[in-house]
Amino acid sequence: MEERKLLHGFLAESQKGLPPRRMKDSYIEVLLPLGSQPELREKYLTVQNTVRFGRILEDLDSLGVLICYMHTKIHSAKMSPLSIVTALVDKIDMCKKSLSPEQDIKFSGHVCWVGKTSMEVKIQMFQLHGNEFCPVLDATFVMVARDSENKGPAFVNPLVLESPEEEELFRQGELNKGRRVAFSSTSLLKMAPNAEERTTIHEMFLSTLDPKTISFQSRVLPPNSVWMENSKLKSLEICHPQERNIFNRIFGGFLMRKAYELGWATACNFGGSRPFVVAVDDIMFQKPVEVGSLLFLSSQVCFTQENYIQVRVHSEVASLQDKEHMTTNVFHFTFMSEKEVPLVFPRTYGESMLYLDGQRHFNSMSVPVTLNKEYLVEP
Ligand SMILES: CCCCCCCCCC(=O)SCCNC(=O)CCNC(=O)[C@H](O)C(C)(C)COP(=O)(O)OP(=O)(O)OC[C@H]1O[C@@H](n2cnc3c(N)ncnc32)[C@H](O)[C@@H]1OP(=O)(O)O
Repeated sequence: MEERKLLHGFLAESQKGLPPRRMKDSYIEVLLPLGSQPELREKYLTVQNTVRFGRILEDLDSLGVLICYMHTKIHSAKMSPLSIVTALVDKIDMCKKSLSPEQDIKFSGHVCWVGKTSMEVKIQMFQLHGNEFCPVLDATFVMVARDSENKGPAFVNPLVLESPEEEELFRQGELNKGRRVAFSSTSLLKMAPNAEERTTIHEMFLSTLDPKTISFQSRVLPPNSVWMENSKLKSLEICHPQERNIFNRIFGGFLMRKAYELGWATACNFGGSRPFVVAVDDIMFQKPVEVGSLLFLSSQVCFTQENYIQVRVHSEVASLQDKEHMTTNVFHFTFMSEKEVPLVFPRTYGESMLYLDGQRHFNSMSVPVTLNKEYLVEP
């Protein structure tokens, strides 16, 4: 950190003072040689002989940061004066049920939109199938540039667009920003549910009333259903220095892996069969996690439909000295189970809001996977 203080002089005072960059300046391809270097496999292997998605989340996060460093590279400086942090995993869509731990994986990505201090990065992942790399995953991240000590915002290089395709990608970035603002302004933490959602919740409530008693209090679970509170799983992590990033905070990829694995276990426990991740969306990194913190993860199923399970993982930190908990992230994962899963019923008003929020996240998934021809069945 002492060394990084010296880099302040390289920070630009305005965005105009920075040279524009092309999308191809940040374009990168990286190979994860699982097929050709078997000694790598152990770290990525699940017991079902597939690839651990939590490890892929870590790689995507690191790669997103690396791409942003390429976009903002100062050729005359040995080290970047910027601290680049993950602000948001906008979405990750899977187009394959599971990945083979015995075939090479290729990642490619670049910056596709910039604001003043933020950058949207798109990453694609491919896996070798015969002689061809086939698409398996699409991810969109938002990274934010901070000063050398990660204390305040820092400008990033503007982007020049060189083709109609690049203009379309940039336009999509603008639309994504607008969509995020709209999604957040209608958040159930700020506004009441809409008329259709209110009807959904009231009908669910009515279907849990005991017909034998004329009372709003006696609640009975309908057949093939589970109370939301009974779907919960919790875990605790001690954030050891091993998990720190280059800015001496806990690595975002580690937080995602831990949250994902708890979410997966929640979906597995709930659905009674092995779930596959279909989509990840809207993971907002609200606060950095300090080394040495206690990380409390709390996961629950908040919405289901046919084979789909929508899981929400809430993460909070507390220091060892200070018992006050602070929310750092909320993670949303959509899983698909091998068989149809029970319905999940909210019992309280708060749980009803979780249900509606889960439904909103589920509905924002690009295409239900069963309708997506690209979603190949496991080879
Ligand atoms: C070399 C390769 C290997 C490197 C591997 C190391 C990887 C290291 C990466 C990490 O692990 S980072 C750790 C996980 N992330 C964090 O801990 C970040 C925690 N969150 C924060 O510190 C703040 O919430 C954050 C800096 C992201 C935003 O702070 P503010 O809300 O005060 O920011 P501000 O309001 O000044 O907005 C700054 C920009 O961020 C944008 N922004 C903020 N929150 C956002 C959000 N949620 N979604 C999209 N954009 C967002 C905002 O629009 C704006 O963009 P523009 O300047 O371009 O207009």
